Amino acid sequence: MSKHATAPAANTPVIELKDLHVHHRTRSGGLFKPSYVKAVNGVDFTISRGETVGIVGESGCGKSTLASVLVGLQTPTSGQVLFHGKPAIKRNAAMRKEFGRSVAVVFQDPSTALNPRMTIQDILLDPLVIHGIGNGASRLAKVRELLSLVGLPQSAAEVTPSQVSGGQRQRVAIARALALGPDIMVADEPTSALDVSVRAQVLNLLSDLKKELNLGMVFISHDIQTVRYVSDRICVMYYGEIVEQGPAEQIFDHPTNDYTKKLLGAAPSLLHI
Ligand SMILES: Nc1ncnc2c1ncn2[C@@H]1O[C@H](COP(=O)(O)OP(=O)(O)OP(=O)(O)O)[C@@H](O)[C@H]1O
Repeated sequence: MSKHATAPAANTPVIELKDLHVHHRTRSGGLFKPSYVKAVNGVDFTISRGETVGIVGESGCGKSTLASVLVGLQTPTSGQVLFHGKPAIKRNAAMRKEFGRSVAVVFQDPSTALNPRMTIQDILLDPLVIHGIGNGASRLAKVRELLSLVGLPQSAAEVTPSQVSGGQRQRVAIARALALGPDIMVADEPTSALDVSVRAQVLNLLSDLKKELNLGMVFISHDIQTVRYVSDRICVMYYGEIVEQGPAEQIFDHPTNDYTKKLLGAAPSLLHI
């Protein structure tokens, strides 16, 4: 293979979505006249290493559907998904594996995202074993490195998720997401299920990790103040569309869209919803 053939340009986004549509079939339509909800409706979006892009909007605006396309869990109805500049909708096995390494996800509720019967060590070993990375000793060293990266004590390796606090469980989920050295992390409402008292700590951890690892991060939340806290760029979603996007300061200081203004006007103080 030519060394010039496949290497993406340094500034190529890790994922690029072009004119993306995702329509979910609803129960209200009959067998012969199905009806659909346009969960994502003509979205263009990019995420590159080193930037945090916030996606904000009310419940039902399509944030999670967009996230599930980004992490490869949902096939779009139409539009393009480019992964490092290459079409990714019909991935072959090699691209699927590379996609799984490169794109990590953290969900809202770590209680349901982590297997309650596995020790935290086994949870963190799992992706390394599945991807055939390292051997016994180097994998255990990686587990130790991941625990310290997310600020957990080494003793956490021995226990199960139910034996640590909610904030610590989310740290475990973040450590697992980092195990394969991803290029980007998609965090879907990562602090919403946590106690108010630990939300800021988890947000600070995500911000620190982004800088330390030069990660790209897609941060999804219904709370515009939380999104502002971590994001360089913000996309405002409304009924499946991105109605406004730009640098975080611009969105906050000079919003142009009426819905963005409404969100800003309705936003309570940071982290308290
Ligand atoms: N599997 C599905 N089948 C049918 N409709 C769906 C499905 N998933 C989502 N929807 C609908 O698509 C729209 C967008 O949902 P989505 O969960 O993406 O929004 P959201 O902004 O993430 O909301 P929330 O924060 O409440 O999860 C909603 O109207 C929702 O009811």
